[in-house]
Amino acid sequence: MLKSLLSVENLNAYYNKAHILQDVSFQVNEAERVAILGRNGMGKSTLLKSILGLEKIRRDGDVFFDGRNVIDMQTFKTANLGVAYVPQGWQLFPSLSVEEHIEMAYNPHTSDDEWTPASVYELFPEIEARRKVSGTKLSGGEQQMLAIGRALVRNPRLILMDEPSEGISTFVIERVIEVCKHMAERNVSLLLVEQNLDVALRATEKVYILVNGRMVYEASAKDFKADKESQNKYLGV
Ligand SMILES: Nc1ncnc2c1ncn2[C@@H]1O[C@H](COP(=O)(O)OP(=O)(O)OP(=O)(O)O)[C@@H](O)[C@H]1O
Repeated sequence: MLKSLLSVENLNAYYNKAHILQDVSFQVNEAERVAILGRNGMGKSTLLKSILGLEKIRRDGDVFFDGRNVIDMQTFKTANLGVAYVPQGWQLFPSLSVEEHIEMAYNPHTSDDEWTPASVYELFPEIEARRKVSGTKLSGGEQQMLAIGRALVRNPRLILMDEPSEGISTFVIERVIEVCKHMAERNVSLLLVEQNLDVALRATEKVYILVNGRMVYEASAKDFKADKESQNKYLGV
């Protein structure tokens, strides 16, 4: 039976008086890959940030992670329960090398299939070759690999990934899609925010659509791929 890992129930989120997310509910199961789609400004990034309690967003509702309600929990505590974040624009540090980013994030695990710095370098040899270089001196594609590698070595159970296809080449996009599938095989769930419909449909199994902060649609990626009418209605493609 599918076991729920993340369960968001009637989540509301506000920037000061602006009410951005409105009674949003959805689920991510263990080892499941889920995409949140929607046009610009619909609240996708705010949704990821609200799960972690970033940027002082005011929230109400319930966010259950592995059965615990994290709605009032501090960000670092939720992260320590096993939630990692790959932000839009990567948010790497100019003063830290590739190696330092990875070592600082590494959270050793006891299981045999843990992610280690070595296994991340095996996955992304491009960044291993640049271990001593500042994170922000890398190309866009390499920065994306580093941001994903930094999330993997946390050994999380869920990765929140914001627009990974933005600003990178089609070659790196293909790599990212493969990594998303590989992660789920290793029991890491994915919640992906993505503007690129093709990437979202290939990287995930289930899609939800946000319109003006409300969840208006839910389907398997396979069904949404065939549902051209909804693609046009909600995404204008
Ligand atoms: N820090 C902030 N302070 C105030 N309003 C914000 C802030 N960040 C985002 N917003 C507003 O919240 C709404 C949702 O933005 P959000 O970035 O979540 O949308 P999105 O669907 O991720 O779009 P995009 O793909 O353009 O990032 C928008 O109206 C945006 O202007």
